[in-house]
Amino acid sequence: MAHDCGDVAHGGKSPLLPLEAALAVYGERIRPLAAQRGPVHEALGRVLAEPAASAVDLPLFTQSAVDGYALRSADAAGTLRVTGEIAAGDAAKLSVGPGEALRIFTGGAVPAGADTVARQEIVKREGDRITLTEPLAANVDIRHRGEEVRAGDPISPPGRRLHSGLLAALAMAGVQQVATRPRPRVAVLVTGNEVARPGEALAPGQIHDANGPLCAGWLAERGYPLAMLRYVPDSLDAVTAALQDAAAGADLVITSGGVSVGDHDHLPAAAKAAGFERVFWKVAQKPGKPIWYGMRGNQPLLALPGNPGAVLIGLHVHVIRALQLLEGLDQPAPLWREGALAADFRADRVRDSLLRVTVGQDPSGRVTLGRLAKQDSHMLSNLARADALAWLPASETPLAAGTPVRWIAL
Ligand SMILES: Nc1nc2c(c(=O)[nH]1)N[C@H]1C(S)=C(S)[C@@H](COP(=O)(O)OP(=O)(O)OC[C@H]3O[C@@H](n4cnc5c(N)ncnc54)[C@H](O)[C@@H]3O)O[C@H]1N2
Ligand code: MOO
Repeated sequence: MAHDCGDVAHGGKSPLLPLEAALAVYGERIRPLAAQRGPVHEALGRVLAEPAASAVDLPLFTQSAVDGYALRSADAAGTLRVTGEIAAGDAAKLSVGPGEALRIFTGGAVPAGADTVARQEIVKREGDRITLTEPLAANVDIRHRGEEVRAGDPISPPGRRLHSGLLAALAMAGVQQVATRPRPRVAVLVTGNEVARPGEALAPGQIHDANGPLCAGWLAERGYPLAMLRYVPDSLDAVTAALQDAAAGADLVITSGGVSVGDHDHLPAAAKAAGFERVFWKVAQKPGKPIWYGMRGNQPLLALPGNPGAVLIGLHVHVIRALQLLEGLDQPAPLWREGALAADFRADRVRDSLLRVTVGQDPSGRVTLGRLAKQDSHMLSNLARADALAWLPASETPLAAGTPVRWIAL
């Protein structure tokens, strides 16, 4: 079902789609990309498509946790003869008999016959004889085979991103091949006759491009491959052709500009001509209200309003969710936290506000969110000081300082 939204605040026919509902819609529409199987060491940053289980017991064999001597606890009170040495990496060939000990190093396999390890700090050695300076029980400083994990035990459910730590946990567990979802390839179209490319001299009426660097940089920061970055003039044919090219080589398409109601706003018609089915248009959020979302098969198109502040919100709140759904992440962003407004705020009556804020703490340790000046959707100059985006609900009455609201780090 398409969510056909007008704008009650501007005399439209139906209410804007609430932001909460818009975020829920992505999950109903977007399916994960097909999984690919490959070596675990090449899967950093990708999302697991299947559960991963340990191939081995961990520890792999019973081993010493310290540098010291392996012996029989029953002999610990007497003098012992050192009959050999076991280092980490040595195959287990030696054994310990009555009255004997083996020099052993951290990670060395505990030999047959021994049931405990004396760390060298409690051992006095003279030639090949040792005595212990304190009593020693069985099973001291030993890591037992399988005490952490048994072969077949789960290491990770599907839907987790393989960060370096999880990758290492899988490698340790002898997992060599994993099924993961590829990182979605993203095409970015920056529309508008007025937009000069980075480095280009401005003709009269032109402006410097913010949205190209914003989208390309944001994707690069998160490791998503940029399949295309193209500047497109304001014509229905040009935007349609660019959308077709973009869709041919990417898993997700982002556009900026031309999505409002002016005579030069071609995005909705071009998207339709390029085969995208509209899911919603216009969300009760500020900035970024005219955001248009559609699908072509399983390819999302997020057409963001041209104002750079609207693109910023579009990326952090909407695009991130679409990307993570394509990756099959178990908890797609944004993952909101809670903080308290540092000062009163005059909310919009109809649209929720997504504000750039500083993050602080009050004396009780509660997170506080301080509103920055210059929040309009055509402004970005406060970003050097912004820590986070706060989601403030629409309200007829001002929101008082201390009101709990949601936020995400920028
Ligand atoms: N009659 C109405 N007009 C507008 C409405 C409305 O409801 N009724 N909504 C306003 C809102 S809210 C927004 S947001 C904008 C969105 O408009 P578009 O998506 O069509 O975007 P453009 O008109 O193409 O651009 C808006 C603004 O941003 C500048 N821009 C565009 N691209 C870039 C870029 N790459 N780098 C920097 N700046 C860019 C552009 O020059 C415009 O100033 O519509 C309102 N209008
Ligand atoms: O929706 Mo728009 O408030 O100018 O970004």
